[in-house]
Amino acid sequence: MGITSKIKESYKERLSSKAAARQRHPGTGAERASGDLSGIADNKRELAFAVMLALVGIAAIYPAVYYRGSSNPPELKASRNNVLNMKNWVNFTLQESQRVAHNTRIFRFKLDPRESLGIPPVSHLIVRAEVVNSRGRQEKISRSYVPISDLRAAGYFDVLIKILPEGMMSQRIARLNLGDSLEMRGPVVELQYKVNMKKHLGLIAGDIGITYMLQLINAIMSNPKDNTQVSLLYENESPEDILFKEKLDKLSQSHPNFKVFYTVIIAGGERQGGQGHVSADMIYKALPHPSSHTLILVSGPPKLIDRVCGTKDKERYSGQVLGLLREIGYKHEQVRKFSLAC
Ligand SMILES: Cc1cc2nc3c(=O)[nH]c(=O)nc-3n(C[C@H](O)[C@H](O)[C@H](O)COP(=O)(O)OP(=O)(O)OC[C@H]3O[C@@H](n4cnc5c(N)ncnc54)[C@H](O)[C@@H]3O)c2cc1C
Repeated sequence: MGITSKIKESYKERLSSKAAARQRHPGTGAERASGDLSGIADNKRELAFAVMLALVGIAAIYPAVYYRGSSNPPELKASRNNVLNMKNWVNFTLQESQRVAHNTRIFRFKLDPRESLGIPPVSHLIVRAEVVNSRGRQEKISRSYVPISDLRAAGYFDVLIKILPEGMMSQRIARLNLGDSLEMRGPVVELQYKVNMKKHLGLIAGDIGITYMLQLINAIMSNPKDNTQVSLLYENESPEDILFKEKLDKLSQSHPNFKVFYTVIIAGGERQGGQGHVSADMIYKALPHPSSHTLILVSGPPKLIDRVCGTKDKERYSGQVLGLLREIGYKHEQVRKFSLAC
């Protein structure tokens, strides 16, 4: 029996044993319903408390200052103080840059100390700069990048950029000095994430595709009201290429609702996690199975997207589900693709 048939068989068994369990315990649905009602009561108390806090804050502290999203961070709308907008290019000054891998750096851009980027997860920015093209001519080009810092953080935001040897924009950014500025606009919202919109999210990332996933993981893990289970399967070329490993490991230790699994194509000395490209078996073991309560997000270079779920079709949003996810039985509405194509 092939891996796909085994997966399907085992999945069917799980479904039928769950159905049998529901018949044995008919009270389960009612129990769930009463749990939901107590949640509403909690929400009301929290709402009253939040209104009281807001009034005290407005009257006593700075009328013009608010900490956007402090009560419900991931439901932020686009920035209310127009730090960014889609119509106009805004200049942001480079404040700091830090090497995170041999070809990857985090660039920190300055905001007003009381401002935060305030864009909603899951979104990216567009950066524009003048470069000298291959014909030696000055040209304005634009590229997309995903902010990875806490979207509510005041005074700055970070983007992670892989510096390509021949990359026009990444080389241009790598040559920026502290105090130089770059034009940006956005946000481009790729997924309208809503707190607790699904019980379990399965994230598959490859290489710098981790940027989108980190943005979402940060938003979920920093919001005590968000109970979403998150499982991440992260593929890299070698152990040295795994970005944010320490941060991801710490998050998984401190948050029971977050699990991370790594796989590397070229295994190093100390082997941890899986070896090889993301496979159907890894997905089946690490991520939530197809259901209306789950959503799988796939983020990475086009080759990974292709293998895992089929090319992203720009015209039809995420497009058809193909590849490994189709083999396992995920349907169109259970999968979203984030291609970091150039
Ligand atoms: C929605 C979206 C979000 C993105 N987010 C990020 C992000 O957060 N961080 C980030 O670093 N990039 C991100 N990218 C990629 C980024 O927009 C640029 O495409 C990338 O920085 C290369 O641009 P460049 O001008 O430096 O290279 P270009 O001059 O456009 O390309 C130079 C050469 O390098 C090749 N190349 C391009 N990308 C890669 C790669 N990843 N690996 C190997 N070869 C490559 C190209 O095929 C080309 O031959 C994102 C892309 C999209 C579409």
